[in-house]
Amino acid sequence: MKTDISEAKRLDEQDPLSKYREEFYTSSDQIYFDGNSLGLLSTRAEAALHNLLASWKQHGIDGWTEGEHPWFYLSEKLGAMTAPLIGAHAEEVIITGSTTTNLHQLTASFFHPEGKRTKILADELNFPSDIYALQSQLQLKGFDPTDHLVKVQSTDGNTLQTSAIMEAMTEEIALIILPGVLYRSGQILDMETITKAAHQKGIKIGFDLCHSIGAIPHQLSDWEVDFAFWCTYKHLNGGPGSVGGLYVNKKHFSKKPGLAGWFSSDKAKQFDMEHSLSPANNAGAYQIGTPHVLSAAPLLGSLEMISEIGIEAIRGKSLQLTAYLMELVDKELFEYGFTIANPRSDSIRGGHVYLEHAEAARICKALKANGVIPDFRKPNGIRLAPVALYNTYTEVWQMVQLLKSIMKDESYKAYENKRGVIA
Ligand SMILES: Cc1ncc(COP(=O)(O)O)c(C=O)c1O
Ligand SMILES: Nc1ccccc1C(=O)C[C@H](N)C(=O)O
Repeated sequence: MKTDISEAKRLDEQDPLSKYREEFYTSSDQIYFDGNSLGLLSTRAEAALHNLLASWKQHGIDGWTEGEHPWFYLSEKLGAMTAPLIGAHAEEVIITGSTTTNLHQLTASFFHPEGKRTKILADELNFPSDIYALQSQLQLKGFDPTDHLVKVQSTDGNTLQTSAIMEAMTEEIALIILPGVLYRSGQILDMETITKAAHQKGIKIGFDLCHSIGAIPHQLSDWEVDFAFWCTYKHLNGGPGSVGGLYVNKKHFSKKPGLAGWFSSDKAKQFDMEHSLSPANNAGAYQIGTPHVLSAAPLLGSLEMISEIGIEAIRGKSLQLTAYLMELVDKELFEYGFTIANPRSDSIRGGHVYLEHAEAARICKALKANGVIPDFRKPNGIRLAPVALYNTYTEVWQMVQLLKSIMKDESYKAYENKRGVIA
């Protein structure tokens, strides 16, 4: 592969998704590689939000049942739009809550400690919010999280071995929660194999799809995953704090939600105002209260775009972008002490590249000062997400050139090697 800009230009010219970049608010003096933390705004998402605001203006209370997108059915509609991204049936998916509140709901619903089976299995690399939620769920049931939350250990600090996960599935484990894609290294876990092993041992399993949904295809129904949950502000471009989502396999539909509220109800009965709940016979049963309509609205536009393109095409370009980035790092930055710490293989590499460097925090600051937006993750990682919908190969090339010059002239040394508030 050539390392000059002509190769990047050639790849951009051949890119079948290049036209979608025009639908996003990008800036000519900025290269945004942080779509794995917060995706960019598209004009479709913006229009969808304005549209729902207009329905409030026009219909007032009747907006719940009237207008183009009646609010009463919006969570189900967005769930159906999301289902193909994760290989689920429409009724198995609902857009509701947030990653962490959905994890609380699903743990409250699926963690049934009995006899010797009283522990939850997670991993030592997961995002802290998931761990906090599991600790508090254990405490609520009277268990001490220090011995009841078992964490699969990583041998290299970045990835998890399927064999280690399987070995940790003892007779004491009642529930497993793992990420689909790890937030730092971007490793994709073998969700199918892990689910099969869990079920063989009588353990229920759920996945956090924050970093995988919209980045890679899933087949949750075929894999018989019990449940999953995610945010929509990363690869689904729903905006800061956009409403999260969850999936529950239909074999569990007859169950009552652990945390009930009137939006858990069968919609036909909800306004009967009875004091005994008749839960919806679909994933909607795991909703609690009134949907956050305006924070879900942008998803109507962004999911429409993603459905139009299809997750396979998104994954195809994403793999090419990250492969190109890694190849340039290998060839252009080998003398500057970077380690590519994400898995290299296509089958287990998620949507972002993770570079490790002892000076990562201040290298990120130097990149930002020069118009490139990565993010820093403790202890020494630089995450770079070239996103299929709006990033270009030329941007990847430019970013690597900038990184090279920052390293060569040591301009990163002008900054303190400490993280900022967020990254
Ligand atoms: C894996 C993972 N879980 C949970 C969260 C956060 O959850 P919430 O959307 O509830 O803030 C994030 C990112 O913020 C994440 O990356
Ligand atoms: N929700 C946020 C709010 C503020 C700043 C960042 C986030 C993130 O989502 C971080 C992301 N989960 C991560 O993988 O680092």
